[in-house]
Amino acid sequence: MTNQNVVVPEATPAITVAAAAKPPVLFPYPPPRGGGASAAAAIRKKHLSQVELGESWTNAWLESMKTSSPIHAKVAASAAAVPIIEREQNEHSAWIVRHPSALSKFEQLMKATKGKQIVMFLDYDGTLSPIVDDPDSAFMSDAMRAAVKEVAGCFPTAIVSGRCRSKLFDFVKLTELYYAGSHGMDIEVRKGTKYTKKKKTVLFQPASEFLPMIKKVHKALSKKTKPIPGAKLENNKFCVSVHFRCVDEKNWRVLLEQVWLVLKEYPMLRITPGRKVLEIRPIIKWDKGSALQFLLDSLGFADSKNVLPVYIGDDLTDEDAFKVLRDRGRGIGILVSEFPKETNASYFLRRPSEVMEFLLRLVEWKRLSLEDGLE
Ligand SMILES: O=P(O)(O)OC[C@H]1O[C@H](O[C@H]2O[C@H](CO)[C@@H](O)[C@H](O)[C@H]2O)[C@H](O)[C@@H](O)[C@@H]1O
Repeated sequence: MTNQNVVVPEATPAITVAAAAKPPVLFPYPPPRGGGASAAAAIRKKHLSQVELGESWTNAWLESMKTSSPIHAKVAASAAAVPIIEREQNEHSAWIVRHPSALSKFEQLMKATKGKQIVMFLDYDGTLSPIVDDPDSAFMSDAMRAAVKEVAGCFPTAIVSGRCRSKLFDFVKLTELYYAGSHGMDIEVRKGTKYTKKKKTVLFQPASEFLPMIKKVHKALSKKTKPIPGAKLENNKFCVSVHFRCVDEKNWRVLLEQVWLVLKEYPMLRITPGRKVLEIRPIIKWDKGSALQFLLDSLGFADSKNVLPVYIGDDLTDEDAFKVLRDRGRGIGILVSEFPKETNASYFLRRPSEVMEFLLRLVEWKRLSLEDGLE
């Protein structure tokens, strides 16, 4: 692997998602009860400080939701002295130098893979299927499914998603893949696949003890968010997704307040932001990056210098996996994005159709190298 494939962004680009990291990712614990105060005073005090806490929490998240929306980023940029078009063009060009297109650099990338075992990691939403308003209708095309199937025939391939594993499988429907659902907290390495000699299917669920808590939170949030038009909850088994894509911006605060009212009782849960979604998940130190490591180990590549993981994803939660690749100094992180974003990935693809093109080129490259006896 050349150094170029593990480029670290040097400066923060224009349309950045950094602001999304600002809100308290770890949910603050409820304040301690007052010592000698009367019960009523203690309750009042607790209530007041929770209201204060709740307000700053809500404000921080509201700000994050706004700044991570491209429309808001453009409005902010237009207030600056340099005309927006010129600014965007300059920033875009600088960003592309740091994160070239994986399609335009395909040949160069493949040279770097020589003699290495590629292992493919694919995110689902926004990577294999286009982003749509209704999460239940985010189907992948038959053409994309066929491309993923071909890739899986050439390389060990895993899907890593925020969705729960069963739903993920319902969408993808390919038995030859490995699946990591709930942001990597629900991993299945099936027995009998082409690449594992495992006699038993391995199931790894590091957050299993949180299952009852997540169920309760989902139930409570369903009730509280029901009156908010457009709000949609998804039970992703070890996490809950609170979708606000279809919520009018004037109701974002109300939505956040309802989330706060439920979550203040659950200090063992945290929130991470996604694309017009708040992902509520256990506080444990486990993410898509950990899932990538776990899958590599399970597939027998724990310390292999000859393995080259390729991870393609579009979301902030995919950054954890990009970071693992960057820290390992080996592997190719590819961000799917129409806009420049702060990222740990080294390359980019604009949209799922480009992801499909990239996958098909990989398959073709593999076929040619087998024909040429290079493998
Ligand atoms: O890790 P991923 O596979 O990218 O899953 C992350 C979340 O993706 C889904 O939500 C996103 O896609 C929806 C359908 O296009 C869209 O409506 C929503 O606004 C996006 O945030 C999924 O519904 C969530 O459960 C996943 O956690």
